[in-house]
Amino acid sequence: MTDNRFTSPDALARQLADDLAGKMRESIAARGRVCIAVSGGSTPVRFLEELSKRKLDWSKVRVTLVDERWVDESDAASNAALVKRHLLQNEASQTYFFSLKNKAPGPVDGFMECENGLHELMVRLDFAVLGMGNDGHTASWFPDSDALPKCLDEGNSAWCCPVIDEPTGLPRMTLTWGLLSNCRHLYLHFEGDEKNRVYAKACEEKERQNISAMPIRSVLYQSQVPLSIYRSEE
Ligand SMILES: O=C1O[C@H](COP(=O)(O)O)[C@@H](O)[C@H](O)[C@H]1O
Repeated sequence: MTDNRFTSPDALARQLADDLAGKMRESIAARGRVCIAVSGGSTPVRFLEELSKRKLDWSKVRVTLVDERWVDESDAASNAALVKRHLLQNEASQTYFFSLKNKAPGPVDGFMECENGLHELMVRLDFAVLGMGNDGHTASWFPDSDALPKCLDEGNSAWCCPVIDEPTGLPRMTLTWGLLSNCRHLYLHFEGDEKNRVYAKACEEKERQNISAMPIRSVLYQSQVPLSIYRSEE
């Protein structure tokens, strides 16, 4: 695990965009394509805008989300709308985007279509940039939620999982550890005092085994995928 600390969110966004773009170019050179998943919420905006300006063969890139709220793109809570607004512009304006949300009335009904689409269109996930909530969730893996065991189960072959008991009451679709554990590299991006305190709590030695209290620990204390943390004080 590498821990990259920054004093400003802007410097972090530029460096994370440079580093991920470098890995994406390598993947394209080696395999002719690259598939990435990015997070929603408020933190990734600057990073997504920086990444959209990096020069690489964006026609060989496929993008999806780590998780999505089951809302239309006209809703302010839509992560797809966020990606379209902040990443699919500049150099990346023509890049293929796979939405985790489909036309089904909810994520349970929409699961099979999402699962099949991920297999068919994302093929293999190379890189994912995760975020972290103040409650220690990452993706839509919420503390002590009904869906959590399925999301984290190594034996669960599904790449996505519906989540209907999350704290804000918005049903969601999330990628699973079953998929993320096969990435080539994971990135964890967070900013600010509060998130740094959450991270310090997640790292407390005596609590490390308590994954369901802080699901971010499942990513921090695994050895399957290299993890790079990008965090800033501000
Ligand atoms: O609900 C979510 O929260 C986390 C963190 O979001 P932030 O707004 O605090 O940056 C995010 O990683 C996840 O993708 C999102 O759906």
